[in-house]
Amino acid sequence: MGTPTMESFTIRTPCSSANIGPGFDVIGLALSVYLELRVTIDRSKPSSEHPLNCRVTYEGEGDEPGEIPLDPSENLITRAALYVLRCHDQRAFPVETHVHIANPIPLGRGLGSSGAAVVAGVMLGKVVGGLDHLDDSRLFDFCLMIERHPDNVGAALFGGFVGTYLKPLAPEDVARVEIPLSEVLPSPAGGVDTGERPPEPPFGIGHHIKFPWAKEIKAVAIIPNFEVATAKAREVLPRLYPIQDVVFNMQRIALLPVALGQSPPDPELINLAMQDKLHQQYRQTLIPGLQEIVDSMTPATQKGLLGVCLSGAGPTILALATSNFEEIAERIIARFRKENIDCRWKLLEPAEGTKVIKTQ
Ligand SMILES: Nc1ncnc2c1ncn2[C@@H]1O[C@H](COP(=O)(O)OP(=O)(O)OP(=O)(O)O)[C@@H](O)[C@H]1O
Ligand SMILES: N[C@@H](CCO)C(=O)O
Repeated sequence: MGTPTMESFTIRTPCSSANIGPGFDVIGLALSVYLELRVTIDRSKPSSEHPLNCRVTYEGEGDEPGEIPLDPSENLITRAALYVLRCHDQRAFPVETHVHIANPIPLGRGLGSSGAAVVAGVMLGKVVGGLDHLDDSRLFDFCLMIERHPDNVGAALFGGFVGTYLKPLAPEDVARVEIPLSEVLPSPAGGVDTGERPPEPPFGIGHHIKFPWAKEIKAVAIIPNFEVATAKAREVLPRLYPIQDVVFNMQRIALLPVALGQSPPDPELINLAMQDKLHQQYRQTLIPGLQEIVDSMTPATQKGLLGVCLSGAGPTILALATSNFEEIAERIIARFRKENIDCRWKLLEPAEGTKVIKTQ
């Protein structure tokens, strides 16, 4: 049998909440809002009129004209796919590829929209390139060359509640992962296509371990109506930390995976385990009301609540709870309203990792 002329498949990638309090750049939780890439490849066409043989369409969050680029050489998803393809000597998408992006993940809110886009894009490169030998751990290397903290991409790729870590690399590989992103993922990708291979990721940059998650625990995401770019939220962090703050987080991160895996959950233990001194206090300059929300919302004051933290780089607040979800969300929304910030909220559950579903 020859290659079918029409091929279609869907790539489904969850959103994620990184850090969960003390686990800065380490812990990630995949959650039940899914980015979908609906892909068709029409091999019957002799050539394509679209740049890089790829037509991109988009619906969902940020679908105002110009917000998400539809040029495949500028869109984050297709650039990530091209990075994988070009590392395997394929310069463009197969003729003719259509990628429809359906994205319900709010952009720049701390729910891992860029991590999902990178993971979905890398998976897209694997599938359209017929690169079956790339397993998930190798795809993780490609993701980490693009998004360099492993927590969101680890959760989006592998699913569930994960701890992620980077292994020490050989000196020549250290230099490779420090190659500026502009060289890994030039934008626009087409404009600087010299025909050369981009820098390939070293093997085994990142790893993950899955933690148990108690079935009673749900995640309430309270999503303010403004964006905080992750890059900006990382700039406000100090370069050096007081040793007592580092020890504070280490004590809590040792508790967190155990506390969230125990059934029935222990609210006091979880509340303690979700405290942080490495990122949240610095990010409150970008997120009015953050510190007061984190300090005031406790299981003692709020029935059903287990703990509250900033989701990723924010501004979304993540409340873990077993009941009274709406009441918990409304209380946090009321606090943001005092700052003239409107919010929406979603009740979410842990999600599976990235899946490719063949549709034809
Ligand atoms: N589906 C998508 N398609 C193309 N680009 C996207 C998509 N999703 C996100 N992006 C890009 O990623 C940017 C948001 O990334 P950023 O890292 O600032 O926030 P985030 O990933 O939503 O939050 P966090 O990393 O804190 O969880 C968007 O402004 C957009 O440029
Ligand atoms: N760990 C990252 C997650 C955001 O992408 C941060 O907090 O900056």
